[in-house]
Amino acid sequence: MATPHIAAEPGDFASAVLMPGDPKRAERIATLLMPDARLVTDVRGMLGFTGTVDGRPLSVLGSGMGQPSITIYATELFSLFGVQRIIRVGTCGAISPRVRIGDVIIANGAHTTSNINQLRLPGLNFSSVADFGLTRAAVDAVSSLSRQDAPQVHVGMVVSDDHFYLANPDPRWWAKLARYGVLGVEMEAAALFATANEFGKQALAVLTASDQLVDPIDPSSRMSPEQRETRFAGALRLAVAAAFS
Ligand SMILES: O=P(O)(O)O[C@H]1O[C@H](CO)[C@@H](O)[C@H]1O
Ligand SMILES: O=c1cc[nH]c(=O)[nH]1
Repeated sequence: MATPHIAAEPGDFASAVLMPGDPKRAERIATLLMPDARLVTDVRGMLGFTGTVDGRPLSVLGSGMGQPSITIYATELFSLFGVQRIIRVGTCGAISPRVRIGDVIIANGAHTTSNINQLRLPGLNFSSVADFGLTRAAVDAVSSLSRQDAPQVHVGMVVSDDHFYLANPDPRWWAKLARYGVLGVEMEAAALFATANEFGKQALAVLTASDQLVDPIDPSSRMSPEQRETRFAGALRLAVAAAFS
């Protein structure tokens, strides 16, 4: 039963799905984690794989960039493919001075500059919150990361913006949010959490900081496109722990 965006059949997806924005990262994650990974969809180049990790079924599917895109995929996975939990494995810009490049943020909630959730519930400033059980499982897994390559992990709020390039007339718009304890900026979590709420399912986002808005002194300190695709080992371990919790 293919949809306009996913060419798969019921049963092709596991109940837990990891979702990076980048379909190439989906392929990389599938290859890394699942020796038996098989391609289950590739509509629009949005690659999706299903396989097993130590005998436990898992899927990985790219979400594309932005809240409308992840909403489409999450809606179809939750409503038509029997998916119960989605863990976004993405990158973000650090807006808190506490968060450095390469650190991991377990996002337990997401503000948004978008009105995507107001379109669901007009008149309400919806609070987009991650699933508590998944959050707890990811936090519990932090101690299992090997000391040597363990990233610094932060737990807290992020903001899901509709722009990647600065469009706000105030170039430091995010600084006000940093003062309210917001850790990073990305482009999907708030819509993902709301979509999970809509279907009574579970969602979480585990994000690796790929750049620093606070102190962007040295652009070369940003992750390269290659690093954004590959430097997610710590975040991935936490996401897998949440997926199988
Ligand atoms: O690395 P991913 O998961 O795509 O996440 C971040 O990167 C993209 C922007 O470059 C947006 O999707 C943003 O949320
Ligand atoms: O959405 C994003 C992702 C990474 N870095 C940013 O500044 N924004």
